[in-house]
Amino acid sequence: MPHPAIVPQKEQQCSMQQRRHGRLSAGSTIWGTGECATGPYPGRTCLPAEHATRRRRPAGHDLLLFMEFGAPTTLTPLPVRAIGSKILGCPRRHARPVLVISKLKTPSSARRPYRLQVSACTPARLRASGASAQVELDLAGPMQQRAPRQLMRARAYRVTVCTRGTNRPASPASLPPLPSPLYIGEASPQHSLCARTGRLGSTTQLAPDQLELASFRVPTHCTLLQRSQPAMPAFAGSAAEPPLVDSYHALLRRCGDDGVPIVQEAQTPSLPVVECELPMIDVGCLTSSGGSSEAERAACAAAIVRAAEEWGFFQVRNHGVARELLDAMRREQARLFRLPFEAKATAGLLDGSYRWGTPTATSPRQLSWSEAFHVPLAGVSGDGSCDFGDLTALRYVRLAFDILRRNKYQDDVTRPDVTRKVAGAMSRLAGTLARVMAEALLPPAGAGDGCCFFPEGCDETTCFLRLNRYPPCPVSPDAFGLVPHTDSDFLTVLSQDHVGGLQLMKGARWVAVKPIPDALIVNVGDLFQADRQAHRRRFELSLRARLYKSVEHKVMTNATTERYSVAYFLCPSYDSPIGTCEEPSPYRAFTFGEYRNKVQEDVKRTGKKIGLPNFLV
Ligand SMILES: O=C(O)CCC(=O)C(=O)O
Ligand SMILES: [Fe+2]
Repeated sequence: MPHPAIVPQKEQQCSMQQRRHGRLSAGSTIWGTGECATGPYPGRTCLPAEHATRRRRPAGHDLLLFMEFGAPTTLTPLPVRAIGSKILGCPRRHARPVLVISKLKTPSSARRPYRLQVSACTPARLRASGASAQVELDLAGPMQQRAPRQLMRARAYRVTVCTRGTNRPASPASLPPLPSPLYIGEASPQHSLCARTGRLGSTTQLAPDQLELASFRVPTHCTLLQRSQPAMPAFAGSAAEPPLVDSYHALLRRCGDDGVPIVQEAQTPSLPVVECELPMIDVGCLTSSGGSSEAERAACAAAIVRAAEEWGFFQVRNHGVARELLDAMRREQARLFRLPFEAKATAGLLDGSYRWGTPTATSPRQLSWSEAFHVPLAGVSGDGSCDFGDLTALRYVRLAFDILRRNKYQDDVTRPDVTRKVAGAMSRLAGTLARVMAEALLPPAGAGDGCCFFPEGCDETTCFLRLNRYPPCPVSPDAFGLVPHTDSDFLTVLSQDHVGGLQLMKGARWVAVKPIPDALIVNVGDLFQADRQAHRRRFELSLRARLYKSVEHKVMTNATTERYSVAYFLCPSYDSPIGTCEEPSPYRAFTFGEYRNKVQEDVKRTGKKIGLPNFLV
């Protein structure tokens, strides 16, 4: 008797949409879904679920085939064409029937799904008609190869096939809790991958040219079964949502703590989070031309410096970024994020800057329940003067329009001018504030002449705008919208909506930032502990670790309401040397480029940013 949790279907042709499938035997054709994940980061692990399943093979089940292919970590575009269409025969030396991965059809259009064709050469084939059973797993996911960066997109497909064997599942709980409908059945422990590529139940990473060689044993009666579908929150049905639910559950399984909610951070096991009002500074005298006295400006600068020292965070009003502009940005963001997930992830919008979740996460506590466009300033400036030149405003409009038209959302034309104006206004504000803060770091003699590196040292190649969206999160009240972090820049200017969720470390506890309409939030980044060494002629940044604080902050999710924010990050150019005023310097010499690389490397390797301590001598 098959287990009640899984429902064997009659042998029949099935559509992918219906997600039905049948008994695998000679001549049957089954359409199903494999799983395709596209990841915006090179090197991301596309399918956390497969690792989880690999580690937690339930008792009584062996995964017979569990493979990914594609090249998630390399620059190679998915070379499906290299696979060719040769259909391998059944290796006759196997007494048992063999499934042979035979063919990956290349879709004629980039937007059509891929189809992996698996031929099962059964004894029936050998004995009688020679007809082969065939499983076609439709691996959804377009391939687009527009810009070099997009070629780095990870792409992985998963095919999970288990077969009937002697060990029947004992209870529903013994089935692997897979995040989406997959084709699983009962497996026998003696089955093994017989290709040179892997052991039973292991994940096999196949180079595309190895694909034809992958074959594995299945017993005579191989029944593909559909697992009952887990209840998904209603919003997850929307094609716009990134698969955060899947990612979260996969990470939970990976940690071996199914169903256990994320525990509170160690630092604050019992302290309730209180809401705070950040220092509010009227910066009108700095942002508007004329009309303010020297004394007013000095008082304003002193307030900024004090807040940067005490809190590392403050709010500003009369900041020069028009309310209407921020409202328009909010609307544009909503439109942008409403695009189908596939489009966001693959169409190269905003230079392919889309991010979702946390590719490097190995536990739910490292997962950011959010999606974002991480837009280099050059990408929205439209002047084409830098490396990001293929993201001109024009291209942005064209791509957005193409997608919208294809998806029949003609009304929603995302306008780049709003993004550009917001970036420009925030950039001016950040430059003004940074100049004030930098001047305060200089010895009095240097004041006035020393800080001209703002904004010249912070150019379009490194500054960026991040458009954040935090989807509602039904899985846990403790899930992070954005994991605790410090910003790796000089200064961040943030516009958040009314929902709230931003928290920062004050003393030894988290405090929640109350959203104030019309105010922008400013926070000090890792480098603004920085100024210019006045006695040097050449441009140089320097660290004053004790003066301004780069404070840890995070975003908590909301169970029912989505949240939007826009953050502008003021960064120096990559070749800017970072030095220190202190002699001897506690840090070895390094550039901002090195700093960024190290941060990315650490996060990838350990899931955590180390930051400045990396550079201590
Ligand atoms: O969305 C927010 O409130 C914070 C965003 C943030 O901290 C970031 O993007 O680094
Ligand atoms: Fe941040």
